[in-house]
Amino acid sequence: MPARAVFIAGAGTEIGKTYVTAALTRRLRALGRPVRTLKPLASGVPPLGDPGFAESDTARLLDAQDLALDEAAVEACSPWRFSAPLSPDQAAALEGRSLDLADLVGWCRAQIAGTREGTLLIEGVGGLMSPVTETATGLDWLRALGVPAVLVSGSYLGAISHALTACETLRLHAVPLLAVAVSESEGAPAPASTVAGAIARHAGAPVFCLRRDEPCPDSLADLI
Ligand SMILES: Nc1ncnc2c1ncn2[C@@H]1O[C@H](COP(=O)(O)OP(=O)(O)OP(=O)(O)O)[C@@H](O)[C@H]1O
Ligand SMILES: C[C@H](N)[C@H](N)CCCCCC(=O)O
Ligand SMILES: [Mg+2]
Repeated sequence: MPARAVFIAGAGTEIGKTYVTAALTRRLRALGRPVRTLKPLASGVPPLGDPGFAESDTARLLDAQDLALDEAAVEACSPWRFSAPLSPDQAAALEGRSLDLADLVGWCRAQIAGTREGTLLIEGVGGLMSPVTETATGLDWLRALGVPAVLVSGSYLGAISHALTACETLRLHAVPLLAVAVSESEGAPAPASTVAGAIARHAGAPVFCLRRDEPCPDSLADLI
């Protein structure tokens, strides 16, 4: 039986997708559950030899899996990497490159089919409808994969509407939403639990809260 794949989508960019994905990976591993975690398409990733590489999503996700930061592991986690911290299509264009949704989807499908057990976590890029290619959004990518999503939200002022707009978009497109994870934003004016409670009243899915530097709750891992 192939692995169960789950797409980690964002209500926006730099709001905690990688934090939550890494925390979930660690929790599943601690529970003895096999997990493989991918960030297939990543922008803002310096070359492997650059000191800044350690801060990249790819490095953080490999670290959560206890994998070495070598060329083979980086390529297996994130085959499409671009240096500029921009939307991936723009970052690709700056390098004279482009990518095709069919290639991205095909690669992800092959990883799902080739992972024989456990869970395959796939982190998206930016927000749910951030562009992934010149013509496709993250939502197109997620729909083409046909896998359920976990939506990550921040707790900054405005996060409630961003999260609920993403939930509604997923519902309109019949993407199963397993859970919403609210990752506490630095300097947020309201407690993350209050933000999570407000999202929970409308989201139509279980909502979990990860305060600053907190690990993944067991109850979230249990849903995956
Ligand atoms: N709950 C948290 N506790 C501590 N730090 C956090 C938490 N959530 C997010 N951060 C930090 O905030 C920053 C942005 O988070 P993260 O990189 O996970 O965002 P992202 O949504 O994955 O961004 P991108 O769109 O670039 O993939 C990172 O430095 C991350 O470690
Ligand atoms: C560089 C950044 N951290 C992400 N990798 C890419 C975010 C793209 C967001 C595009 C958008 O929705 O406007
Ligand atoms: Mg990330």
